[in-house]
Amino acid sequence: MPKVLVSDKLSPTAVQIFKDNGVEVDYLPDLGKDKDKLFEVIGQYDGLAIRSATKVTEKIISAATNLKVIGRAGIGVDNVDIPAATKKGIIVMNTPFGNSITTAEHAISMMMALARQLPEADASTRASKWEKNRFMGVEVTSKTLGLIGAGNIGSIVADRAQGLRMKVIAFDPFLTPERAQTMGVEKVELDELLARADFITLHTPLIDATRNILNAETLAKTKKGVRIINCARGGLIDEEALYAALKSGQVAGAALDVFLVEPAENNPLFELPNVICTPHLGASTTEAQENVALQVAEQISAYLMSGEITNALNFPSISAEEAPIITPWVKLAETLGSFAGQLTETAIKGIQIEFEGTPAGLNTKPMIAAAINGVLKPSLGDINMVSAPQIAKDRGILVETTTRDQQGAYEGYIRLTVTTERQTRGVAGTLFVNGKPRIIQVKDINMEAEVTPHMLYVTNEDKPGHIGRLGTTLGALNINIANFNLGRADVGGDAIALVSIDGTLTEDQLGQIAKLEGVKQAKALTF
Ligand SMILES: NC(=O)C1=CN([C@@H]2O[C@H](COP(=O)(O)OP(=O)(O)OC[C@H]3O[C@@H](n4cnc5c(N)ncnc54)[C@H](O)[C@@H]3O)[C@@H](O)[C@H]2O)C=CC1
Ligand SMILES: O=C(O)C(=O)COP(=O)(O)O
Repeated sequence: MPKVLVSDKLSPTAVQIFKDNGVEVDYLPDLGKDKDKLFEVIGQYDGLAIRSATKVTEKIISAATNLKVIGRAGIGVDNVDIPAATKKGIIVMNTPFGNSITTAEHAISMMMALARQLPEADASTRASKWEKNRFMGVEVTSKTLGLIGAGNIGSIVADRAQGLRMKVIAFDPFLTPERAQTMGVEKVELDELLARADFITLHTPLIDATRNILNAETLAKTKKGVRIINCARGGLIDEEALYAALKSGQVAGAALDVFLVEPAENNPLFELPNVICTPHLGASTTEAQENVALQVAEQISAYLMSGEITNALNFPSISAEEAPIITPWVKLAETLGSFAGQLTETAIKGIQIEFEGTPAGLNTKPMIAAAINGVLKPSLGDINMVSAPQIAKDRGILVETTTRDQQGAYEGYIRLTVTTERQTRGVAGTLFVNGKPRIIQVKDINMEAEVTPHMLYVTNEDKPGHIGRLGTTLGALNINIANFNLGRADVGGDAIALVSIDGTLTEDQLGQIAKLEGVKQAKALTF
């Protein structure tokens, strides 16, 4: 039974869902904050469910010897070292919509609180000061709201802000003009947003391109008296520069839910009266926490129990409907890769994958990943479908793919060609009606071979007597032949025998076969 660790606080729904799905679960909501303890125990688990407090660093991943999936009950995954997880073949998934409404509502709440200085007014009233003249606010109606990042959360914020009769402008390099039009927002460049916005709200992931997007230079370009809301990630704003801009009055106020260092304690920004702070509460509503807990537990369980992949950040999704159709083709792609990989003895330069007919109409990404995995596994061993494409890239292996409609006799097939420094070797295969892989071509030689766990691959000159000699030799070695498949290029040209055998061949036995008259290459293959 797979075992999952929940290392951050999650709704009890998650634990129940894991149990209902037959997954063993340890719910230790404070463990994620203790990196040494996490390092110590992570090796026991197949799955890890987290929020933002658990930092899944390269070091933690190095100790995660059984880990197959990390599920983030939420959106931001900047607390997970995704490249390290990918290299180790660990799927990283999030729940991209579960808390977006809630977070957008928090941003709007923060904007309103900032416009009317609610926290300070509340504190003053409770202190019996009744400072009616001190708290003069600003209206948001007719003001310009600048969105930095117009994805899921940004677009909900835009919608709510339009309800408040604000004019919304957005800077997001990936926002299409059509989408901007549907959202009713004006797409602008960053400098224009800075110059025009009365309020700026941030809704991008924390990545290199967005780190410190509001810094001394960009803050200087803002409209004097701008108010800034950050419910995305602390690292998006240079906190020192913001401190200075708040002090100088360039920025009239800031409402911050997130900080560079969290938990934020003794942050200098806390000293300033025109700053409102919440402790990373963006996603903290009953509704959002139910959503993300349920989704992450279902997604992790589905992956561990059936291989279904949803919302993975480092692997293409395979839906529950797609899984039964695509899985045999994924298996075929891996088998073809493995076939070519086992025959390859020198450095691989390129892998070419052609999909014709049925597989061309499916999601080819998992098949591509499986094919690369198949090719590289015989030489690298510690690799899987998740890590294989990245490892190929790191090694400078060029992966090219083509898809086309059915042209030949087969409803669908995959051809995989591996190019090494010495040669180019192609192998093609299709599926039997029962979904089992079948080899239909090797090195441009047509043949028909079922793929079985142990196979002998022999290339030879097409001359009389070869089949007899090979059969006799295998018999003498006490190797039972389950199936004998033959193919040749031209009469007297190159020929291939693909023999299904019961059991394995020793190096010595293989050597005897390789020495037979006319044999050019003999290789034992396992699948
Ligand atoms: N405070 C909290 O509790 C929560 C914070 N978040 C944060 O909010 C972020 C945004 O979430 P979603 O809207 O769901 O993500 P999303 O992926 O739907 O949207 C992000 C948008 O940022 C844009 N973007 C990427 N690079 C950019 C750049 N260089 N400049 C401007 N825009 C850029 C993207 O094109 C995309 O449209 C998350 O990454 C997470 O860090 C999310 C949930 C809760
Ligand atoms: O979903 C996100 O990106 C969040 O920042 C929410 O964080 P949390 O799950 O509340 O620690």
